[in-house]
Amino acid sequence: MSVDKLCEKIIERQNPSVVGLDPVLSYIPQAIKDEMRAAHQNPFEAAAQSLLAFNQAIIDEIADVVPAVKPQIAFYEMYGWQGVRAYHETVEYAKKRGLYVIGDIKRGDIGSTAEAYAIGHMGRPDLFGEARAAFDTDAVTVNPYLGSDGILPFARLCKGKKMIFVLAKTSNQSSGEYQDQVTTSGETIYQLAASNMERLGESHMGACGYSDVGIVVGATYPAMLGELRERVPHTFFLVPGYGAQGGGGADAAPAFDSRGLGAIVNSSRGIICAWQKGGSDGRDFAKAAREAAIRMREDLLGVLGGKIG
Ligand SMILES: O=C(O)c1cc(=O)[nH]c(=O)n1[C@@H]1O[C@H](COP(=O)(O)O)[C@@H](O)[C@H]1O
Repeated sequence: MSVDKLCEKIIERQNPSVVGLDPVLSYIPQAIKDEMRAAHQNPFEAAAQSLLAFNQAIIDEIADVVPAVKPQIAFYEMYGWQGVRAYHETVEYAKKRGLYVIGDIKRGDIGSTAEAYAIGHMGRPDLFGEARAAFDTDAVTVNPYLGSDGILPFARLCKGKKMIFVLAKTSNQSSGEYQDQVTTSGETIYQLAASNMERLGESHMGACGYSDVGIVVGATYPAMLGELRERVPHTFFLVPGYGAQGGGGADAAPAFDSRGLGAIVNSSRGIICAWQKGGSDGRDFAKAAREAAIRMREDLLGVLGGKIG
C-alpha cells in the first residue's frame, strides 16, 4: 500500500515531516529571478522557470533529510500554464530524488467532475488508446464538502499505489465555522469526516496499520489532533500548521502513535523562506532550507522520544 511506502521513508529518514513547496516570486532570491528574466521574454515563463530552479535546488538539499514534499498547486497555477508545467516538473524531479510527493490540490466536486480531477491527478486518462499519467503524485488532498460523490472517485484510484488526504479539521482560524458544527448524531462535522474516512480506509489497509485514506488535521488544534488520533486509529494524518502558522513539535505530538508513526507534519514557508531570516542575500537559500528542515526533524524527534518505528 502507498501508506507503507510513506511509513518506510519516514522510518528510513527518522523524520515525520514534509516540506511544502509553495513558492511565490517574493520568496525567490533576486539572482535566480534576474537570470530567468534575462533568459525568457515571456514573464510567465521567467516566473515558472524561477519557481522550478528554486524548487530543484531545495529538493537537492533536503532529499536525504525529509521523506516527502508537498507542492500546493495554487502557487503554480498563479503563473499560468507555464506555472502548471513547473508543478509537473517539480513533481517529477522530487520523485527522481526518491521523495514521496503529496500533490496538494484540494479538489472536490460532483461525481463526474471529481472523476475527471481524480484521473488527472491519480490515474491515467485514455489518450487515443494510450494511458499515461498526467500528474503522477503519490498522494493528493481532497475536499469532502460535496460528500462521498466527490471522494469515492479518488479512493477508487488509490489501488494500493496512491493515497488521499481528506480535509477533516483544517489548520486555519475560521475552520470551526463549518467543521466544528455539531450534527444531529452529536458528532462535529470534522469528527464525522474523520470517522467516515476511517471506514472508507478499511478496504485500503496497509501492513503498517494505517490505510491509504488519510485525513488532514491542523497542528494549530492539538487537543483535536489527540482526540482524533484515538477516534480513528487506522487513519494517517497530514498535519499542516507547523512553523509559519504558529504550531510547534509539542502541538503536533498528539497526532502520533506510540511508535512515532501515524502522521506527517508539513512546513512550507518555515523551510523555503528560512533564508529570508537574518538578512541573507539569498545565495545560501537551499542550505538555509536544509538547516531549517533538520531543526524541524530534531524538534519532532525530540517530542517523539528520539526514535520512529
Ligand atoms: O492540505 C493542506 O496541506 C493544508 C490544510 C490545512 O488545513 N492547512 C494548511 O495550511 N494546508 C496547506 O499547508 C501549507 C501550509 O503552509 P505554511 O503555513 O507556509 O507552512 C499550505 O500549502 C496550505 O495550503
